[in-house]
Amino acid sequence: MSITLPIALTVAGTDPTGGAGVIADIKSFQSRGVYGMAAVTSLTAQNTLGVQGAYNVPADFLDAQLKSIFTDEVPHAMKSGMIATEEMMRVIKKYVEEYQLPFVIDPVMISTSGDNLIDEGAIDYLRSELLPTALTVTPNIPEAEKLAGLTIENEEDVRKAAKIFIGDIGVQSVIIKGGHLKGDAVDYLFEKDKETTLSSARVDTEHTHGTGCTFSAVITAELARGKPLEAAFRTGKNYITKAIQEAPGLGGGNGPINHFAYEGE
Ligand SMILES: Nc1ncnc2c1ncn2[C@@H]1O[C@H](COP(=O)(O)OP(=O)(O)O)[C@@H](O)[C@H]1O
Ligand SMILES: Cc1ncc(COP(=O)(O)O)c(N)n1
Repeated sequence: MSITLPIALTVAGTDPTGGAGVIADIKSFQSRGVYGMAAVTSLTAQNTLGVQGAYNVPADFLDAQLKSIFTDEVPHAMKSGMIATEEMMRVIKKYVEEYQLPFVIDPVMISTSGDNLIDEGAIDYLRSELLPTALTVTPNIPEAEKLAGLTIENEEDVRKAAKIFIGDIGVQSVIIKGGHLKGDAVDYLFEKDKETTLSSARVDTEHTHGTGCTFSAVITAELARGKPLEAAFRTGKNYITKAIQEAPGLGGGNGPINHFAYEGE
């Protein structure tokens, strides 16, 4: 007898310490009852202290990984994380367009430790070609500033950036994460005619390694389960808040969060 199981795919880089990237994504999928698949874009050498090295997978071999996946079993939703080069972005775009599955882009640029994870030259392609293929995009404040081309210091600036994402860049929706602003941790979902704001008390902690990866992975898992975007956003926010509150305190720097902490439906 076959079992029907939601399937989510992550296309991202690896962090060997398991706090960020595909390993965090798979933990997030698993904890939401979703079968996880992963195609790797880059292998990094990193830990809670920083990124010590990165090795980009040749675009042809990313293509080979995605072909192996899609010609055998098509996932119900997909996310991307670190995509260092334009060549890899072109490959990913081809599959999203062909298979038309819900696609969440976490436009990863700089790690929590401050290290660069994308070629500067790939940012234009990301903005003009890849972002419009997504159901939603989840930039943090520095990523939103870079992609929308303005400085974000407050809620009014967040709204201005969202207008650029939807009006000029042509995304269907955008979730701007306020983890890097001051005060409470406030996240904003902007859809064409609707805005949803979710706020949680800021946890006073250094341990936020992999928060962006995990947040977008939980949203992708919920979409794979057939949930609407706003509900997926709510679960993502509740999950990430618990995961930060109950961080295990591993490593000597920005430690990972707790993928076992959230117990909601
Ligand atoms: N110190 C914190 N306390 C509570 N929530 C946080 C904290 N830092 C980040 N978050 C939340 O974690 C998620 C990831 O946010 P952010 O840190 O902005 O992204 P990134 O990890 O991509 O830099 C968001 O939901 C944000 O509100
Ligand atoms: C391979 C990889 N992908 C993404 C991030 C960003 O992590 P964060 O979720 O902390 O922004 C990272 N540090 N490493």
